[in-house]
Amino acid sequence: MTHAPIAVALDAPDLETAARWADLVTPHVSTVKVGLELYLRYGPDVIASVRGASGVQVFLDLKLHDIPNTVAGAARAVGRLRPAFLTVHAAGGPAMIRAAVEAAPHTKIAAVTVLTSLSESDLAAIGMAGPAGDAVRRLAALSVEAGATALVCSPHEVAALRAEVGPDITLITPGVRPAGSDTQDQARVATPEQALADGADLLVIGRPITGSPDPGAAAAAIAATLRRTTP
Ligand SMILES: O=c1ccn([C@@H]2O[C@H](COP(=O)(O)O)[C@@H](O)[C@H]2O)c(=O)[nH]1
Repeated sequence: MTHAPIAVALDAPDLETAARWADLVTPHVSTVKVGLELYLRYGPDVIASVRGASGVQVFLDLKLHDIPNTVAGAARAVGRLRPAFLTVHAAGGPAMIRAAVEAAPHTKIAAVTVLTSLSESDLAAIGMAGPAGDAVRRLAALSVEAGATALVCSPHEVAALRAEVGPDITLITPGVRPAGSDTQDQARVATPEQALADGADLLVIGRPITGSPDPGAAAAAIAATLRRTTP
């Protein structure tokens, strides 16, 4: 494992900070993730800035959720930037997911099943009562059927999902916290080692790395833990 299967969430208030974090972590991780905060402030230029000279894989986490025609237009617009992954909300439904898949043929469309910040009581409050795993499986099945080749779920659901979707779908897990670290606003969490052992392909980790005084060292330490625990 040269570069660990980690997408570092560059949730920074400004481009200089994001580019600095990207430079520090790219020797250790496979991917950097651009989310709403950076993209809404800087637009497409942010992708080149964080890709930098290393050419690291970029994950564009915009969580598109609208009618199919609108999502197709948005996916086409950002597909030109050639991100490795682009997120859409699975709850947008099969026609919306298929529209994104068709509009961005060079990008893996990753369907977000149930946000990792939601607990079972949150799910009940939004009319999705029941175990999170049930909703995740339902949304995953319709997403794959609609052509999504990647799924976002929490580490709690990843083993069951892997058993259902097989080896060809990329499973991405946010909600990853090194042992003993603060869970912050994440509700369904596990350690990097556990998420990987349970079948995740890519671990999304933000604040445990970027909140460290030395993000490069924090990324290297998690990467080393994964190397030690991966057969
Ligand atoms: O269900 C989801 C989908 C996306 N995210 C994003 O991942 C990172 C997590 O950051 P941390 O600092 O490690 O909590 C963040 O960018 C979210 O927007 C998610 O957490 N859960």
